[in-house]
Amino acid sequence: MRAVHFGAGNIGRGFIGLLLSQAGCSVTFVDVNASLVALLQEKQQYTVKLASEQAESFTVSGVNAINGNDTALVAAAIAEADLVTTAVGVSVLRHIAGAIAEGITLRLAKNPAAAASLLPIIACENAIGGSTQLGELVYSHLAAEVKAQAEQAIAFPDAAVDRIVPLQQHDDPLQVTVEPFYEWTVDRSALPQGTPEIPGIHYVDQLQPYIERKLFTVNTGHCVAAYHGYLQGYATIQEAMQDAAVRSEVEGALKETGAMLVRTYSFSESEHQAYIEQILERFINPYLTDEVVRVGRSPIRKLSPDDRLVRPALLAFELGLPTAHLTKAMAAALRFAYTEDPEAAEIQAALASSTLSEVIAHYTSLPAEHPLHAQIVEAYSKL
Ligand SMILES: NC(=O)c1ccc[n+]([C@@H]2O[C@H](COP(=O)([O-])OP(=O)(O)OC[C@H]3O[C@@H](n4cnc5c(N)ncnc54)[C@H](O)[C@@H]3O)[C@@H](O)[C@H]2O)c1
Ligand SMILES: O=P(O)(O)OC[C@@H](O)[C@@H](O)[C@H](O)[C@H](O)CO
Repeated sequence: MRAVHFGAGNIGRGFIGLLLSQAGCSVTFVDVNASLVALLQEKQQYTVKLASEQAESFTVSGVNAINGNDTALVAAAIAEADLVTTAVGVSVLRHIAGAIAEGITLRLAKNPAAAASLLPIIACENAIGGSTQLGELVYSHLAAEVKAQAEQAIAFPDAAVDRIVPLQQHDDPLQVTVEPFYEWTVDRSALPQGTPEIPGIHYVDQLQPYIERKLFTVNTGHCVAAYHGYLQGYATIQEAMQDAAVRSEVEGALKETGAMLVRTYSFSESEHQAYIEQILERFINPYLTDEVVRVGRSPIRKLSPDDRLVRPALLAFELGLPTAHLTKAMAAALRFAYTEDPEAAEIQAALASSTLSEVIAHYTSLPAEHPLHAQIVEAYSKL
């Protein structure tokens, strides 16, 4: 199988590329980082190391890379691929949609029969409905007659991906250290019948419980640790989690999202508690060094209404469940003044020129009269 993967970054090399290669796919990365692309083209392989006592390592070989700015080459690769995946960041999807549309157009011109052109395109981003969003962006670039053909042949199954891959600092720039845990869940119901399943991917008929459980537990807990850890002056999640006050904020927020998830999806309470405890163990993995500024990156995205803080808080609020730790974490996100993060800088500039209430309403979409809005204002003043 030929896989084209957009984003040869941490999760791209450390998880998706590794798993696809182990499943027997030949992987072609597409990236806009010219030196990374050149190195992958030269070496055609890289090493993935596990952050564990045994420190197992894997060589991912037979890989290739294309510069994402070379749209014609990218389109040609998509025309011949059996699978397309992405891990570029959800806000970057709109920048790759045009090249994907060009690839689909070329593919369908070569093989107009849907059966010969079947292609799953899976966005492996931390977002609800990432592939669906990508599909809408791609369709906006397709000509009307190609859209009709594409509807029969091209699938955009949503997915949840879970593996902590921190920022990397190795002599070998292609090497990636990853945590041992991984989970890649894909919505089977969006795939045409008979689509071959890839070993290592967990296919489910309904993705919503899986993506919400992952995003509102792993990623909610993670950003709570990052924002409170940052305020306490810690550099890494591992250090922040040693602080009893930070850990208690994380546990409190996960209790709030957990109560909402258990009620919404009828999860077993004890199984969900075990899931939370496994995640807390992953956060404190002593073999990982995961910077709070990576985990807290893009606070505008993280404060947006469908993301890991506001959405679970709103769902919990609607069920009459507590939300104090979640709204406190939103307040901490507003105080994430890391100047190298453009979104953090934008929020700080907004706070300097507008009222707190205007800023909260703008970034969270929670209007001033919403009770959660008042909770954020109160928490902000106490931080
Ligand atoms: N790192 C993790 O622990 C982790 C885990 C699960 C999911 N994710 C998600 O995976 C995605 C990527 O995260 P990451 O940590 O690997 O980030 P990263 O910055 O390490 O990798 C992103 C890569 O995308 C490339 N890129 C940017 N614009 C591009 C474009 N237009 N075309 C092609 N490539 C482009 C960048 O050059 C970079 O190499 C994000 O959505 C993130 O939320 C990350
Ligand atoms: O990638 P983000 O910015 O959405 O979130 C930061 C981390 O929480 C995230 O990358 C986790 O490490 C990952 O989602 C674990 O599966």
